Amino acid sequence: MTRPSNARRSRLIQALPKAELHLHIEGSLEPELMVALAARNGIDIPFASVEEVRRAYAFSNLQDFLDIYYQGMGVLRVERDFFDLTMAYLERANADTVRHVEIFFDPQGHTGRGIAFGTAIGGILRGLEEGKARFGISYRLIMCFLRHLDEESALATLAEAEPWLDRIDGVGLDSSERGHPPGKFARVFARARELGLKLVAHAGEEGPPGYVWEALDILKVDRIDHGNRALEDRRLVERIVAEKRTLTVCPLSNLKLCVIDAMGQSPVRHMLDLGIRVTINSDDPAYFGGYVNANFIAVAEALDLSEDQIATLAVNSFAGSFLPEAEKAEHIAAIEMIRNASA
Ligand code: HPA
Ligand SMILES: [Zn+2]
Repeated sequence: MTRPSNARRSRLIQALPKAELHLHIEGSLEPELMVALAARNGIDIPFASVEEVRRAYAFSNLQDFLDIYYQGMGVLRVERDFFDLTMAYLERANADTVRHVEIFFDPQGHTGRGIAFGTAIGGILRGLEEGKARFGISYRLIMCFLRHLDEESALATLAEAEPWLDRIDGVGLDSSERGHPPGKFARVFARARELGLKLVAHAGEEGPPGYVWEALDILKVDRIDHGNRALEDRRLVERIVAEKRTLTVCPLSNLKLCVIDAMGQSPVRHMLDLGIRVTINSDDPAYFGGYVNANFIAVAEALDLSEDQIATLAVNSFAGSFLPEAEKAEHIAAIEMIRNASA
């Protein structure tokens, strides 16, 4: 089969409606906004210019990035900051024809430095509502627990979230993976499950396949974030396929955090070939160099993906979302029209 030109791929990627399922809102803080918020809030940051901030974004692993990520979110102080951050992301998502977002936020990254839970979530939710009104982008909000902290802190965060639970759709697990297996959070995930929340966890980004097993067996997650290293375990792959588990892969993130050495090593095509429901996401786009379409383009070009495979990735993003079945079906029908027109 002849493969499409890169220009054709870009046009298709731009046209396809997509959902983004793996996006840390604090990781969408662009250097320009960071510098502006630092000035607005009278905060000293260790960078003299936007260019200097960008130059600091050279990472050799996840922890390197996380150190800068937690430092960066220090400019977020008042509700308006969280609102502006969320709106800036939704404008970029809208420009990329993203129609639905399921975003993460890290409450402990804020409460741990004296910012009230309500300040962070209040601003983010106001942004999400405004984005829905202005762009028609639907949303879900997922509260992540920081896995380098203990389970007591996660349980306290879940308790703090109780007044907001009608506006929180799920919980997730992020931050430093190595040495912090999912099993460490068994009780807080069990409690979240009792509360009717959806469950996701980062697993198999740097951590071993055993962490993906734990996320499925102990935490009982609906979805795996990243999941790259699941491919090292044939039985795990069989299970992920049989249970139609969604993996939220983040190609530019993988490259910047040295999970892969070159985009040609991205597992996306292999996952598609195995029948895994893989999706494409931007993770922390301000730090990793691109939003959803940039991630689609990078993998599609490096892996020489067909138009059919690109359309399947868009279908997977809605199929793996927490939208009701009828809404998934509407989005997927729109994608199938585009797929058939380009066939
Ligand atoms: O890619 C990530 N992995 C783990 N924790 C994170 N927190 C923000 N981004 C990430
Ligand atoms: Zn992530």
